[in-house]
This record gives sequence, C-alpha cells and structure tokens, in this order.
Amino acid sequence: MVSLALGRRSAAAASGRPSPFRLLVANRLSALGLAVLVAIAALAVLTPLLPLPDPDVTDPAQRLLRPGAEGALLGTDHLGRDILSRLLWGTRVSILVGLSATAIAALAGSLIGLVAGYAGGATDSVLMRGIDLVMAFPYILLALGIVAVLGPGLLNALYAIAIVNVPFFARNIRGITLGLARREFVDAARLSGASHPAVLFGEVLPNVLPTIVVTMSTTVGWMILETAGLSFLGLGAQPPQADLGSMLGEGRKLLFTAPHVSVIPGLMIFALVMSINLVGDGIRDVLDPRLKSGALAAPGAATAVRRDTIPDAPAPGPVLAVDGLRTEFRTGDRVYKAVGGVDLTLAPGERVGLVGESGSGKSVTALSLLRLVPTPPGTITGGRVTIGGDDQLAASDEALRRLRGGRVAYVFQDPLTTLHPLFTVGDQVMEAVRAHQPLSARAARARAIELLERVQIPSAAARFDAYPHELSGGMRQRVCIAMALANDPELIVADEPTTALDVTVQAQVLKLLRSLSEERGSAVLFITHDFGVVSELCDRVAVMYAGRIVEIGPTAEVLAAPAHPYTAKLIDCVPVLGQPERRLDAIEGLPPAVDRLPEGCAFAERCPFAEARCRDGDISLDNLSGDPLSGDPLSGDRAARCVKPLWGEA
Ligand SMILES: Nc1ncnc2c1ncn2[C@@H]1O[C@H](COP(=O)(O)OP(=O)(O)OP(=O)(O)O)[C@@H](O)[C@H]1O
Repeated sequence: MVSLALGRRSAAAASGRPSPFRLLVANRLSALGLAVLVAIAALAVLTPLLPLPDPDVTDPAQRLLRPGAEGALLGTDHLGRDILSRLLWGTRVSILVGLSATAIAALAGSLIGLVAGYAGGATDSVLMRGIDLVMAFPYILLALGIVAVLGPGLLNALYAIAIVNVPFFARNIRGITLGLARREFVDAARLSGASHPAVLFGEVLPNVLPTIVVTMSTTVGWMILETAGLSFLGLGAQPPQADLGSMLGEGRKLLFTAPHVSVIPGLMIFALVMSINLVGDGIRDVLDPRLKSGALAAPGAATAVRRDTIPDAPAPGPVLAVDGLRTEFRTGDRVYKAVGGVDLTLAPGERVGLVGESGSGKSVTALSLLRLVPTPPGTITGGRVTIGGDDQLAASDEALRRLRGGRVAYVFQDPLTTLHPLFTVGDQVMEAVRAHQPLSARAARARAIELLERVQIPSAAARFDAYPHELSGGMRQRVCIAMALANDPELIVADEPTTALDVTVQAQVLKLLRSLSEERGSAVLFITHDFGVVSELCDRVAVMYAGRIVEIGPTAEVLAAPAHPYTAKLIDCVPVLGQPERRLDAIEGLPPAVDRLPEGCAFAERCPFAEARCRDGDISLDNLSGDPLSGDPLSGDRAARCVKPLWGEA
C-alpha cells in the first residue's frame, strides 16, 4: 500500500498536477477563507502570550466602555470586563469545543456507518434504526435534553453536540460503504483470505476517508454555531468563563444600550464560521478535482463550440466530412488537446476503422461529431463536421436532437451502462423508435420486435420483456445495435462495441454489423484498438496518435505495407494465430500527454527512425505516391503524417 501511495504521488508529480495547497489557494474564496482562519487561529493560539487583562476580572467602575476607550480597545461589558480579552479567550474555547465535537462525531459516526454498510443485514438494521431514533428528534431539542440530563457546562454541551451529529456522519458513510462493500476489489481482498477488519480498514476506509475529511471540514463551522447556541441559552460555558455563545447571550440584554457587547462576538462567530466553510468547500474541490473541472456540473445539451475560423463546405457526396476538427478540455490552467485537427470523410455505406492506443483521441473524436463531449470541461475549438450538407458544429440543439439517433446512431462499448436497468429491452428499443417516428404504441412494439429479430435475437417477441440483466453481454450489445438501427441511420458510430465480448461473440457482432451495413447502406465509423477487428470489418482504416490521424488508407494496403512507423509498430503488436515464432513488438515508451505535446511529430520520441527534422514544425498528413511492392500507382488514397515514411514519397 505504501508503494502504491508513493506511485500515486510520483504519478501526480509527473502529470504536473499542482500540490493540494496550491490548488486550495488557487480558489480565491478558499484563499480568503484560509487567510481569515489562519489569522483567527494564530490569535487564538497566541492569546496566553498577549498582554491582555484577565478576561474574568470585573471592574464595575469601568462598565460598558465603548470600543476605542483608553485601555479597552474593544470596550468593556456590563461587568467592566475587557471585551478584547474575553473575545480572544472565548474564541479559543469555541474553536476547541467545535473541533473536539467534530472529531468525536466523525469518529463515532464513521465507525457506525462503516460497520453498518460493510456488514449489511441485521447489523445494518439494528445500527441504522438506532440512528433513525436519534434523528427522530429535532436536533436542538435533543441537545437540550442531553444537557438537561448531564447538567449544564461546556464539556456536556460538547458531548451533546457530538451526539446529535453522529447520525449525520453515520448515514453519509454508510451510504458510501454500501456501494464500496460490493465492489470487485473488496471481494478480491476477501477472497485472498483477509479478515473483515483488515478489509474494512485496509480497503474500504481509504476510499471513504476523503468523504469523512470533507464532511468534517464542512460541519466544524456548524458545530461551533451549535455550541454557541447552547452557550447562548446558558447551557454551555458557565459564568465567568467566556465563549462566543455566552458572550452573545450576555450582550443580548444590552442590544440597544451597548450594541458592541453582542455585535463583536457576533462578528467573530460570523468570520470564524464563514472562513471555515470557505476552506471546507475548497478542501472538497481539491479532494475531488472533477468538481473543479466542472465534470459534475450539469453539462449542456451540446458541446460548446468556439472556432476562430470555419473551413469551407466540402463537395457534396460523403455521409460525413470532418475537416480540421479540434476538441480541448480545460481544467484549471491546463489545456488538454484531445483532438488536434482531424480530417476524415465517409462515403455512403463505407466502413472506416479508427485505430490507436488508449488515450489517442478516438472516443473524443467520435463524440465531437454530434457535440456529445460534455461542456464543461470540453470545447470544440476548430474545424467543421458536415453531415447531410450542414455544418453540425453550428447546428441548433433541436437540429442536433433530431440528428442523434436519427441520421446518426451510436453504439458504445458497455451495453450495461447504456441500457437502463429498470426498463425492459423491448421498451428501450420502442423508445428509440418513437423518439424520431410518430408511431402508435402497437406499431412501435411491432417495429421493436422486428428490429430485435433483425439483430438475430432468438425468440425476439419473448425477449422483448426481458430486463438487461437477464441477457448475456453479446445479446445486450445486439439490443444496443437494434436501438441504433431504429431509425435507419446513414451513419453508425460504434465505439469499441466488441471490446467487452469474448472472441466468438465478437465475431458474431462484427458479422452482424457488416451484413446490416451492406443490407441498408449505412456507413460505419468503427473505433477500436484492434487491427484484427478492423481487417474483418473495415474498407479503410485511419490510425490516430496523440489526437491526430497519422495514417489513412484502404485496410488491406495499410496492413500489408504501413507507411508510418507508428502504424507498423501497432501492427507488429497484434499476435497472429499459428505463428508462435512471430516476435511481438511492444512499442517502447508512452504517448505524450496531450497538455504538453512536443513540437513536430508526436511519435518522434518513440520512433526508431526519428531525425532532427521530425521535431521541427507542424507535419501535415500528405498523400503518398507509388505502390510499396510493385512501384505501381496506388489503388486507393494513402496518406501519412511523416517526413520519412517507410516507403513512397510524402
Ligand atoms: N474530461 C476530460 N478532461 C481532461 N482530459 C480528458 C477528458 N476526457 C478525455 N480526456 C483526454 O483526452 C484524450 C483522448 O481521450 P479518448 O477517450 O478520446 O481516448 P481513446 O483513444 O478513445 O482511448 P480509449 O481507447 O482508452 O477509450 C486522453 O488523453 C484523455 O486523457
């Protein structure tokens, strides 16, 4: 676990992610909160060393002096005690009580939540019913009741506040633990023979810890307020001891004659709670970078488009024409150029494979076509996507809605996440049909059954009422293909639809896609990292690297004679059945991070043939001339983004 933690730390350093502190202070509100909190905490810590009068010594002759009076910077209260001294000593007490109550509530509540969520069954029921019982009372009444039983006093107020907040932690942590306790890594730990406490504290707790920290940071301010509330009612700090709540309570009677007595502790409570809350929010953002990047914010209906220039419309003909498409993600100061200028056309009925290593930008390219990349953090910053003669990057939300699932359909990798678990597969196919065709329920049902038959689901009418979990992975993917076909699309974008399937089912699904595309004339953009799959299905293949297409051409030609060294290396990685002697060449090194792309060719660092000119300026995707084997002109279009292709002239 230590090495894992070190690994994570060095990975964070390598990725250039700023330190948590820098992230925290980069948030202006949190930085302000932190500055105020540090100032208050420093004053509270240094209070015993400051030349202040005794906070509890009364001096009736000096009562109710105004702020600024000689020898009493913030004035005196109704007993002549120095308000500055009482304020600082009182703040110390309030912070200490708030922190202690938070720590006790977090410890007890988290433990109950962890055990209940992990054990489940009767243990969960008993613990949670106990928690429900505590929650059944209004919290302030419960706190009052506890103090009434234990007797007034600061320590008892602390216990009361801690107890009433235990359910808050318990319920939060139980919910998260419930989800985690059934995850594969927890099962794996159990199967390896680890004891329950070892699994709970070694596997589950580290995943829950950020939530506990975030909950603590956001509740400590609340607890300080609650303690102040009890002291205000005379149930917390007892005279002559000062805490912020008791000072406020004492000043209440003098609100009109000497407002400073209550306003000053009131302002301190405000500053303290506000700064703690701002820092708490900042900590939450740091621990969950998705919040900062906006990934959890509700994305818009379509990816935001901010283009400097718009390429000219292409000649009519292709189903899809992509020209210079660029998509970026912005997180803080970083810009991830996931798609850095992609050009691609698909003729009617053509099947094109988009191949590349993980992270090369295949999925973002596919999603950008219909502006499905979430904004924030994604933005399309350049290019043109022409479908049906129109530039879809300028289309209205309504036009995009009609296009999605209509002219263009998507099939994704994991049907379990695409299909709704609570609706039957038949209902979901029907819904796909009715989203674009005004059919009656009866006609839509008949059409849905026909589509299920078309994707070769046996006993389609009977399977109509099955839920996704009742079908095998291959069957579920067929249902997704049926949904994609629902409105006779001109283009099907299939993003690794066979990766999660075993080879036999994969072959069946590929055969199905091929026959459906031939039968209906739908073009297919097939995303995969597997050249074997491409060779079975696709007429042409485009190879992507670091957000750009580095080679494109007819599949058979590219496979027989790759021009880009990266394509050649990728093909060398594919094992060939019956050729055990064939050396599998792994590609050394890693692709560059898309927020720090190098000058020139992005593959140069890993390329055995790289020379100085490869690292110089932009390298364009140029047509290649000449057949590598016979010297004849090529049958199809071949192009590579390389100054020194493995054959031919660039
Ligand atoms: N929300 C995001 N914020 C920042 N970067 C992102 C985000 N989503 C994707 N990226 C980056 O965009 C790049 C392209 O990702 P993409 O998912 O398109 O790759 P891919 O080739 O489809 O990979 P895979 O085969 O693993 O799906 C990657 O470098 C990825 O880290």
